[in-house]
Amino acid sequence: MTDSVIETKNIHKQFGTNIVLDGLDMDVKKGETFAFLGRNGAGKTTTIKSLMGLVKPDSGSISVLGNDPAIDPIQVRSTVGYLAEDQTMFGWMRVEQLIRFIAPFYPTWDHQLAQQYVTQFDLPLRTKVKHLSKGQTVRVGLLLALAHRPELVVLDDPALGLDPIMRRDFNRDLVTHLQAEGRTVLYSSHLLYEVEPIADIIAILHEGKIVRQAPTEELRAQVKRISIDTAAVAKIGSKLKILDGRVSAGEVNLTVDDAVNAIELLQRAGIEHRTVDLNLDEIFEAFVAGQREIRFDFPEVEIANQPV
Ligand SMILES: Nc1ncnc2c1ncn2[C@@H]1O[C@H](COP(=O)(O)OP(=O)(O)OP(=O)(O)O)[C@@H](O)[C@H]1O
Repeated sequence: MTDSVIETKNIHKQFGTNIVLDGLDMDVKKGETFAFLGRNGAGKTTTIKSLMGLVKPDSGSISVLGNDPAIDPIQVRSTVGYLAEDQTMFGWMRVEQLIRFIAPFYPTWDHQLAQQYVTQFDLPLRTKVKHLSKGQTVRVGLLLALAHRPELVVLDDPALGLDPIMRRDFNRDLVTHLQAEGRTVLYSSHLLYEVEPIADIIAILHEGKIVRQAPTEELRAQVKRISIDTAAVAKIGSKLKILDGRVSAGEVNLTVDDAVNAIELLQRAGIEHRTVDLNLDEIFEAFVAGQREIRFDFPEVEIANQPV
């Protein structure tokens, strides 16, 4: 028995000449809050729509709660709580009508729970959906995604368009309602600091693949910036997993993906170094925009060494 709730293997998807997914492997385990991160246009929504059976990959296999969304999309959609990035709801309905309309689609709909969310999310039942604020719209979407008590919740950039206070409240709600109940959550975002407090696992999507997946704490422990003398790089550089390297004023700032090993190597070799902890935004940037080639002829070295 596998404890994977979502499993994809070698997914490829191309729109015309645009290769969006290029061998995507994803494994989300039961009970995890899995943050799926990538830059704008990285392919997060394409992946999520493939999981929901709304986009057909060119190749590869997908299993969501044991079902193949390409074969049985209805089963997947009725068992997953899905909050789409672009929620197109029935604007002319009042919130209460919308809830009554959606409920029968789900055999496991819990009316009492829906009512509880109405109160907790402070939803105006008599207001027409098209007149709701962005924050209220997201909360209605969340109610619809959760009131059938899905085992898996898939949220595609749910905090998009919310102000910082709304986003904080939204994440708090998420923690209260989902993590407390042990649900599995796939949460896509391009804003790392948003998901940092709630994610168990962080996966970074870049150039069609997950380039790094790890528990949040492991990423913090392993991805660090180390400053060493330029001369020392020749001695040790080839032994490190360098994500980004920049020369500045006679020293090199290396962002490495194996800090524990790197620090040990540097200590053993007696090389002086300084280590800086990175926040998750900086870690993300190193993976998706890191400069892997270190250019020692960088003109700033010369400039920095000039007397002022
Ligand atoms: N139906 C489609 N037809 C053609 N191109 C598409 C289609 N859907 C997505 N794309 C393209 O695929 C790429 C990935 O888009 P996608 O929406 O999956 O990215 P994303 O990571 O969710 O981005 P964002 O964070 O901006 O929402 C983009 O270049 C987009 O233009």
